[in-house]
Amino acid sequence: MLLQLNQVSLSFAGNSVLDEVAFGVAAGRIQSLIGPNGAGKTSLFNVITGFYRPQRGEITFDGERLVKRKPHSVTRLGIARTFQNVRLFREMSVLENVMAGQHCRSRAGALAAVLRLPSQRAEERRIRETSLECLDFVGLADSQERLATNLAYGHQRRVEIARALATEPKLLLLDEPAAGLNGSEKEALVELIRRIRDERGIAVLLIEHDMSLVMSVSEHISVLDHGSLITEGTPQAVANDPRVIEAYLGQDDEELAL
Ligand SMILES: Nc1ncnc2c1ncn2[C@@H]1O[C@H](COP(=O)(O)OP(=O)(O)OP(=O)(O)O)[C@@H](O)[C@H]1O
Repeated sequence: MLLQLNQVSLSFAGNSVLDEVAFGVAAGRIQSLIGPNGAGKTSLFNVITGFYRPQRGEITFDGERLVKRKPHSVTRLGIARTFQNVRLFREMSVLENVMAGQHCRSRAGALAAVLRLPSQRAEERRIRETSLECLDFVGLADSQERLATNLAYGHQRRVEIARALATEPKLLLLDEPAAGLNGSEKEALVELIRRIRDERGIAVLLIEHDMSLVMSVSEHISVLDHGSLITEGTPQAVANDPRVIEAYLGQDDEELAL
């Protein structure tokens, strides 16, 4: 497994949020993490990426231990993420937003940046080229000079994905990437997720409530309920699992539409 969690537990003020979660993502796989509201999905992302520190358990990624690492260190190891709500710098251009994601890969160092040494200028050129290439990959090269805040919402989400790709990840975590998108934007998102894996070899783990999207794009689905992993497997197996149906009882109809 590229990413492996073993018996990871997290609680806040005595309230259990994740309970001995054992969970893996294979290299190059498109996988979804689903579960009712409040199941602990985003918390699991936060634990993986170093935003939350679990009380117990082990997390390894590509042979390295993740627990106790800071978020930027996790990014440098090769895990990138997008957030549930769009988090772009509103007053910066689209290209600058993507470039901002790459400081974790910067090699020249702070002193070189202050002195504007040649090594720093070469670095900037490299960051700009990588960013442009990632914008091109998500279909937004033409919008590079626009202010991020002036883009349509669906395009802002793509800028976030470009920014994550620019960190050159081996694993991309997407938190509800289809939220707020219309039908054709969702189709384009599915195509983009497939290209990210097929053309770049990046494993993708997504949290998503849109079940038809989850069923069409995932090769493997893991189901979380009340902080525990209740089942996992192929889309077909998960859709027919009574434990999953039960977990979703009481949720709104859209979420039941497995
Ligand atoms: N920083 C925090 N402090 C206290 N409680 C938290 C914190 N972060 C998450 N929780 C709690 O953990 C539980 C799981 O929340 P989480 O956001 O991980 O669920 P989720 O499955 O992502 O839900 P949704 O699908 O609604 O986004 C919730 O009860 C939430 O209140």
